[in-house]
Amino acid sequence: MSSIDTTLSPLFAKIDELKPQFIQRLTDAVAIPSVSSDETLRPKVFAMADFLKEELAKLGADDITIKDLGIQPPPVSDPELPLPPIVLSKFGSDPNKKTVLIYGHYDVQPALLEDGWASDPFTLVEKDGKLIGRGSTDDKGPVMGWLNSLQAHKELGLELPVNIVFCFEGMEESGSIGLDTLIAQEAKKYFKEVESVCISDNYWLGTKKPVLTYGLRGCNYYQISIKGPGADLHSGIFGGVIHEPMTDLVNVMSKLVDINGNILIPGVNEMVAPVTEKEASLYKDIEFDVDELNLAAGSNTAIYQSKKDILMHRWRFPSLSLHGIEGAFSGAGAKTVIPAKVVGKFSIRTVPDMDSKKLDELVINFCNEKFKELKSPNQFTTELIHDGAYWVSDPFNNEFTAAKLATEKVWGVEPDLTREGGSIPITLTFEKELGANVLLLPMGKGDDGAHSINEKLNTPNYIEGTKTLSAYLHYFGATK
Ligand SMILES: NCC(=O)N[C@@H](Cc1c[nH]cn1)C(=O)O
Ligand SMILES: [Zn+2]
Ligand SMILES: [Zn+2]
Repeated sequence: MSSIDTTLSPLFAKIDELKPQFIQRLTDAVAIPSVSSDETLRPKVFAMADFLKEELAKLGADDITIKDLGIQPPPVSDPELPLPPIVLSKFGSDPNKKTVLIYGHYDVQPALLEDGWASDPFTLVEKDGKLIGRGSTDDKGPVMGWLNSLQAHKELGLELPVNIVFCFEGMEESGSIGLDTLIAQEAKKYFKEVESVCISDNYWLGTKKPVLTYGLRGCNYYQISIKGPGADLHSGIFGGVIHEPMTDLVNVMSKLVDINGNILIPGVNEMVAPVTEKEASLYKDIEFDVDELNLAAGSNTAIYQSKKDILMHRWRFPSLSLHGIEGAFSGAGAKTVIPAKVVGKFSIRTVPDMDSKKLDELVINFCNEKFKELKSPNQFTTELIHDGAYWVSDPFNNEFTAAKLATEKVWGVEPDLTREGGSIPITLTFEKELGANVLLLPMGKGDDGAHSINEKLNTPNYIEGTKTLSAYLHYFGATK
């Protein structure tokens, strides 16, 4: 038995023993509806930061620093809306050990019972081996996983194999506003010793095999606002005699993307890096098929049927999704209203070599042009709400080697190397500002339903995931 194996055996046994406490920790975290995109819930995002602060203190942190980010910039309804703080913390400062920065986010996507959840989204329910609740997999489960690991070390009296610097943010689901600046400011201060970054905030590709992730798409999120009459109107009185904002909006939004997912804005696809032969050959060895996609989607509505096409369109081509319309009638029944002001939301997932600023220009000019063609007298604006860069790295370094060993140790299988269709806006900033390698080490499965109804994290993924994160620290700490 190697010395790491000798250490990991009791550590894993401790993690198994503490399982009820770990589930309670996640239950407490999920109970705080820290939805960053809902201005009315901003106090709950702050409450979640307090919760983390208390947990870190109980675990014996050497330092906890709460960084205030000031007021959220427009577009926002409340001009005084405070940004949630960045929670920084340190465990250990041994100059003979590596220092790993662990990033996670404590905000979540919105969730309402009436969206179709089988149970209250903010009450964690354990059913059929699944921990169901908003944030269970994205990203409260993995964040609690790191805290669980610290607790297991502490209770065993086991020394941490690396120094840890935590960086937890509360705006990831809303563009990570303020975090880029903070990282740049702290690169030579709080983050001075950091030589490696680990993020657990994505998912296995499918449901059977763990993965290590070396790429993410970026995300530019836009809104189109159209304002017409002074108030919502009766469609029997005004229908057919005024220009309706909603009709204009639906018209413009329908020009952005076709039903096969092709982006129709000229110049966007032209920015995408060509597929090389080497890259085209990578897809064949990855375990995934269309059935897994259908299962995760809960429908047979895939545009592509081959593994390679699906993965390429998820990982290395851009996509444009239409998300919603603020101000539109969306209740049950048949209200005969003409909404006075509507705001359409859509985003573009970006990939190498797209230029974010050029993309904004192309999108805004295209929307203006399409609206002009309507010859409507309504007021029209298109603006960027937030953006986050794509990221692709080389998965052959000490971090990925250690993560492979950790995964094999816990799951008994070699992980696939994958990219991810989603975004973690801050990843590239960590890499650039800290000059550090970044590893994405996911905990949950591809069918967890992040951002969807009935989001879940399988209980074994939570517990074995806590072991994987712990083992990673030990294997990485032992690299020369
Ligand atoms: N788990 C990562 C994640 O869900 N990231 C979000 C980030 C985002 C970007 N704009 C809004 N949210 C994602 O949607 O990929
Ligand atoms: Zn998310
Ligand atoms: Zn996330």
